[in-house]
Amino acid sequence: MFSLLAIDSGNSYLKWAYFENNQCISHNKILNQEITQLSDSLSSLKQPDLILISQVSDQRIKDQISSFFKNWGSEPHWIYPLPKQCGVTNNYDNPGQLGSDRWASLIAAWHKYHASCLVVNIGTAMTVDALSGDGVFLGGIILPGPHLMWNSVLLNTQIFNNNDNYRYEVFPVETKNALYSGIIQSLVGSIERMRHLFHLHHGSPPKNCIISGGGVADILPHFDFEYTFIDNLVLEGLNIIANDMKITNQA
Ligand SMILES: Nc1ncnc2c1ncn2[C@@H]1O[C@H](COP(=O)(O)OP(=O)(O)OP(=O)(O)O)[C@@H](O)[C@H]1O
Ligand SMILES: CC(C)(CO)[C@@H](O)C(=O)NCCC(=O)O
Repeated sequence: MFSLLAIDSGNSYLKWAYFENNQCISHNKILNQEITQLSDSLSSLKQPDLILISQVSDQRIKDQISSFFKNWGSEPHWIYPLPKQCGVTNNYDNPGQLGSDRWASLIAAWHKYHASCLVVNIGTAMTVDALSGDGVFLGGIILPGPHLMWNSVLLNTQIFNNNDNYRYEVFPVETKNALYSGIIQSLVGSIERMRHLFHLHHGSPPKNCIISGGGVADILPHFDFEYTFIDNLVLEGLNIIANDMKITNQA
């Protein structure tokens, strides 16, 4: 039996999943501001055979995670995007500059379909990444996620948050609805536009579209194309990387 603790340390939350023989048997998430609760969150777990971490959060969070695992008596592996891994080729000018969360997600998407795919993660930031039918990461875009958009408008204008009762409208006639609907349009619109541009440049739309991340709930009802929702694609990707590392180490 092989056990893996996979960790996705994002800009707002740390998400973890414990896999036994590729089955996720336990998972949880912690706000970065509450990172000191990591030890409570992981306390019921047996020491895994491997700990794999994708980290795009700041150095302070990285230091806290490192010192936690030092106390646990284990050495985690931090993953970094490579020029090629698990069948995916990384087209970034500097492959190491790509976020490790995007890399793990692309690997998970390729492993699932072995076909072209738009890989969307909606978290603190939203990313829309294009994967070709032969496993090449063509490139992708980064934009603020819903929470960040909302807060930055409130912070930089005189719009005052005195009403939590807002909803999506096609032609909003109230301030909060206008802001909320604008955020939805911009997020959904950029995914649609990336699909359109993929079609334009590659002769057909991407065969698949995978959506993941903590900010998906508001966005999903507005898609009018087929997609697959995967709860935490980054953690799925880390499990695939772990399997690949096992095979490489056995060879
Ligand atoms: N208090 C909060 N702080 C930040 N985000 C929040 C909060 N409450 C809800 N959210 C939602 O959770 C989402 C964060 O999702 P997720 O956990 O996937 O992000 P993350 O991994 O931290 O971000 P990223 O991957 O972009 O670094 C945000 O888009 C936001 O909509
Ligand atoms: C874009 C985010 C913030 C998404 O979580 C993360 O993947 C990141 O910090 N990436 C590094 C920069 C890049 O991917 O080009």
